[in-house]
Amino acid sequence: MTAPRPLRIAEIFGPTIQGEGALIGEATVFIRAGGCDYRCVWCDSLHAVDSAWRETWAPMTPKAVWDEVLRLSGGRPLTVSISGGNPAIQDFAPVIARGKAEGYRFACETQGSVARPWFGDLDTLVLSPKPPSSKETVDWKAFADCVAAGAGAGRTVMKIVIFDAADLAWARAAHARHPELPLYLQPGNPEVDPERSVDPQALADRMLWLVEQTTGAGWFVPRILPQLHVLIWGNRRGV
Ligand SMILES: C[S@@+](CC[C@H](N)C(=O)[O-])C[C@H]1O[C@@H](n2cnc3c(N)ncnc32)[C@H](O)[C@@H]1O
Ligand SMILES: Nc1nc2[nH]cc(C(=O)O)c2c(=O)[nH]1
Ligand code: SF4
Ligand SMILES: [Mg+2]
Repeated sequence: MTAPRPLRIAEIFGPTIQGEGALIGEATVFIRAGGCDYRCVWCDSLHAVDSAWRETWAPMTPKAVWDEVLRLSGGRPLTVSISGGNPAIQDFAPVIARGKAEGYRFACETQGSVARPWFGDLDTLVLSPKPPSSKETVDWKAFADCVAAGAGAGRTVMKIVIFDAADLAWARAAHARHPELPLYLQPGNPEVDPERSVDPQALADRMLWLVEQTTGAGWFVPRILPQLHVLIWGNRRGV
């Protein structure tokens, strides 16, 4: 029997709080997978996307990944969020199986370009299709496949980053395609260089603009949240 290919892991960190979307504020350990099939112009996690960072991604067995989550959490069950990069280009089923057996809960953040059977094992599947400002293009058939793969999950939600009016109009159309998915919007952070500090007032201004444009247009569907971790820690990695 050949050993399964190791996972490529950019970082495992926490416990911190989930800073975005449906699980905001919840104690979380993050597993950040290395590698992505997209390259959004405003990606805040390029160290897990750009192949220039490939040498920093550790090959780890599911057991080694799980041992690190156990170490960080002190063996006390919490929510583990699998993000990236796009974690769906790898097989996280063995990690999820181990963790669930020990009472941990699992969430996954993915753009919805690649469907995986293990989406159905998650407590929360966060699908984050990319609006025009990202310069990526959504394959809605692949996205629907992801929704279907997540049918067994506790819940599936949609989270969309908004930079401008075109993104907001696009988000309305995305919601019309998948009205069954609870919708979360978050303002985009234009300054993602970890060496540079964020401007909290500029982020608040973007949040205010988004709230006004959404409620002002009589669109009361989405929940609108800032990236809480960015307000607290700026662009620092590993938090
Ligand atoms: C870094 S991605 C990793 C998971 C997956 N590749 C995805 O995009 O959903 C995690 C979340 O961060 C969001 N994100 C990335 N860059 C951002 C930025 N500059 N401002 C706000 N949110 C951002 C993504 O849209 C996604 O919802
Ligand atoms: N605290 C915290 N919350 C997050 N929510 C989504 C994140 C991500 O990069 O996937 C993230 C992250 O990196 N840190
Ligand atoms: S899909 Fe996610 S990880 Fe990949 S480039 Fe876009 S924001 Fe970054
Ligand atoms: Mg992030």
